[in-house]
Amino acid sequence: MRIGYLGPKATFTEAAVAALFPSEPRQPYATIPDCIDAVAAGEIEAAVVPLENALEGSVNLTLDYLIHEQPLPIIGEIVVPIEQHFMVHPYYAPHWREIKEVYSHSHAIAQCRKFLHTVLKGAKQVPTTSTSAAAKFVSEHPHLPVAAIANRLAASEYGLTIVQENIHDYDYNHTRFIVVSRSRQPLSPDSPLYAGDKTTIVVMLPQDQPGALHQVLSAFAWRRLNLTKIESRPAKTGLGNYFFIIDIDAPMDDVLIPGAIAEIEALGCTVQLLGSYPYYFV
Ligand SMILES: O=C(O)C(=O)Cc1ccccc1
Repeated sequence: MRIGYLGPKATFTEAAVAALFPSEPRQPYATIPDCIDAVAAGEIEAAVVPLENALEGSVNLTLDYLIHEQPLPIIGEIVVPIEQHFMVHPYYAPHWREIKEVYSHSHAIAQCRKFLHTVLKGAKQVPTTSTSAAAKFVSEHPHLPVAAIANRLAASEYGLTIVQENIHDYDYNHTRFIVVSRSRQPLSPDSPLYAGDKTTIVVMLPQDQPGALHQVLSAFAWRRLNLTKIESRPAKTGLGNYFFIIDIDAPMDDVLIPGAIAEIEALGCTVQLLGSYPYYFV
């Protein structure tokens, strides 16, 4: 199975692919939508993209693209610990405090706010499509006063020098990556990294119905279905219109989750199943 991922080489996403699919061929794509489109077009069998970071929250681009543009099923999830390092071209290593621009993925920049605010106050922060795209850019501009925030793999892949290690603001820094595919077949739980199963649904509430969200939640509560995430995102149909992404800490079964979904639909909600899939921890 060929696995697409947010590239170029040495992103955190590639580290997630390496952990989950150590012996499958991999194919980098420049952006998250490119990864998802390549799966939809049948160029690759599956893709791994970032979904949520413990410090910064959801990767809205992934959520919105899956919900609005290219509704592919989620067939697995992997949670990876994230360490952010500050790296420069070796030429700049002795005077890295003079750096004027810091490049990285917006989530990585957000994970290192305290470092940037204190140690590199005033440096311009420039978002890139991925952390390794930032590292690659820095390696290609040895005489510019620029730095990247990326992982250790990117430093060695692009020949950069790490001048400050572990610059993320909080120790508990993990990211959830999802595996999307055209086939609904979930990944096998037969892995030492396997940690459980979950089900993700998207719920659109009926307009102006008092207590609708309360009733949705009670459909799970009285069935003792544990929810691990509920998040609203704009429906993009007007201010005040949202849908809710709900993670249920259980695999799809024949009774409980179908019963909850039927109850929610009877309230006038529309429900979309994004997937029921195993999750893994590195
Ligand atoms: O840019 C990367 O390396 C990614 O894989 C996306 C990302 C960015 C920041 C933290 C985790 C994943």
